[in-house]
Amino acid sequence: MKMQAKNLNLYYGTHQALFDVSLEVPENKVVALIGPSGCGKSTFLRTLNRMNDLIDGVQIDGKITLDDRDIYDKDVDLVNLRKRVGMVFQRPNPFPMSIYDNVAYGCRVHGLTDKKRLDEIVEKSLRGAALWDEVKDRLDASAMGMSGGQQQRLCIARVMAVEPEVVLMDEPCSALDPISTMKIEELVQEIKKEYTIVMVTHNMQQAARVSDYTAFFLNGKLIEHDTTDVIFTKPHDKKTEDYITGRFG
Ligand SMILES: Nc1ncnc2c1ncn2[C@@H]1O[C@H](COP(=O)(O)OP(=O)(O)OP(=O)(O)O)[C@@H](O)[C@H]1O
Repeated sequence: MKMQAKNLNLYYGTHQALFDVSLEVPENKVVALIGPSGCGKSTFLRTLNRMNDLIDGVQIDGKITLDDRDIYDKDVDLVNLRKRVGMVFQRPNPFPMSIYDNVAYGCRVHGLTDKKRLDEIVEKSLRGAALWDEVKDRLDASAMGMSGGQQQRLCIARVMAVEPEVVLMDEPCSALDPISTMKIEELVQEIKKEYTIVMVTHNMQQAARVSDYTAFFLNGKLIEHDTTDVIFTKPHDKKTEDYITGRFG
């Protein structure tokens, strides 16, 4: 397993947000996290690269492994962990700098200065994010002038530039129009050959279209996880079935 959560509990102060969650994330697959608002999807996603560490009062017990190593071990280097497990957020968050500098940012932070090498990485990442043809003639233009869908693909290119192993996506299409959404979904299908992807989505059609496995959360508990086909056609738990068929949530 690329990543694995075992008996994970998470508390925001005294409020318990995750209860005994165990989930496996296989390599080069897309795992979708679904469930009604507030059920803990984003909280769980953030435990996978320790983004919750940034929030005051968060306590976690249980275990999360990346290639069989516990990412909550004391000697884990957080910068390196977040390089290996990158994240794309709900709203595109390009930095107020040029398209080129956005993509090169992570590599520069990690100490790369060679212009030729940076050029290669920027082109490869933009191609990988299906954005190269649209922006190749304006790499020096500000990223803030791009459309929302382009900005989100830029954010994906920025993550890919540092060659992560796992990409976490928190509702990456929620701020996008249907065409941009389709492009991101195609992109996810394409990049899973090289990466392992965990994606939170509110959109069940999207989960059904893009994911190999689906995990259904309710009130901080992982009710059921299985192949996407099983979850959407013959779920084992009545609560999953009710949610999938739109009876609640
Ligand atoms: N920073 C925080 N501090 C305190 N409580 C939080 C924090 N973030 C989330 N929570 C609580 O944890 C629970 C799970 O929230 P989370 O955002 O993970 O749910 P979600 O399933 O991703 O919801 P949504 O689909 O609406 O984004 C909720 O009760 C929420 O209020």
